[in-house]
Amino acid sequence: MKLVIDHLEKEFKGKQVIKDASFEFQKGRIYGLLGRNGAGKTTLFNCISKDLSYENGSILLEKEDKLEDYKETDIGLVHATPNVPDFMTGYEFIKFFIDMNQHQMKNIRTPDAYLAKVGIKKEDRHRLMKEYSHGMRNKVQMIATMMIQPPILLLDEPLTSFDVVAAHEVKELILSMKSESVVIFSTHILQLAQDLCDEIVLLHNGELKGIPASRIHDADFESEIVRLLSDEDGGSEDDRN
Ligand SMILES: Nc1ncnc2c1ncn2[C@@H]1O[C@H](COP(=O)(O)OP(=O)(O)OP(=O)(O)O)[C@@H](O)[C@H]1O
Repeated sequence: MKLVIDHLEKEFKGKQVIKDASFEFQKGRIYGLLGRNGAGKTTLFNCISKDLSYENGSILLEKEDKLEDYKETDIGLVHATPNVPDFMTGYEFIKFFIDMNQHQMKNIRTPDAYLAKVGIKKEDRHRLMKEYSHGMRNKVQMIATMMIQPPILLLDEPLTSFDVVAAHEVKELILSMKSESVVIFSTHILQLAQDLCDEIVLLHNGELKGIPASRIHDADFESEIVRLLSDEDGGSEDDRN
């Protein structure tokens, strides 16, 4: 299975953010999406998840050599800012998520088992999520998305709010997803991309460009990425204001 992005174009009010992006993301590999602030990484994820429409190009799944459209439920998107209901406890939310999605889940476990997997302690599981820290909310959002094992898993800047132990657990969780899913995560942490990825993809000047896996551990990798992302064609700074 592959996620095939072909000549994608996306603009906001006449400003073209994604210009002519093409790339094939394969199942069984973890991709790290790198780009400057405002390069369009979140926008790309929102186009893939169908939360945003786009002007030109296509995003399709290739299964058994056939390109086809996919359902929104095929995509698991974990946002950088956690979006979980304040009025539920972590336990209630995970239980509700299991009830809603059990038809597409394999090896269903108990809410406690899922919450334990991301290190939500027993004494916190029955507290309202409005009292959770940012990192705890992020963990609940992440496990809720990952336990469904969606064919395409998109993680927008994961791990940034996690403590070292949780970051290690979540890295293991991401690695465990790759045999069944296409996994793409955006990050500004080059070390994380080097640790976890099979391939790095740059989103720069509106286009996607793969960096060969064999280059990831080269001594001059960081300076090469900096050089590639420094080459501007009109500026990629966030200029919403
Ligand atoms: N709803 C919107 N309306 C107008 N412009 C937008 C909107 N969303 C994003 N943009 C613009 O699109 C560009 C890409 O934004 P996006 O959030 O996708 O970048 P990013 O690569 O995720 O950035 P960062 O690394 O800083 O999180 C920016 O110039 C931003 O100002």
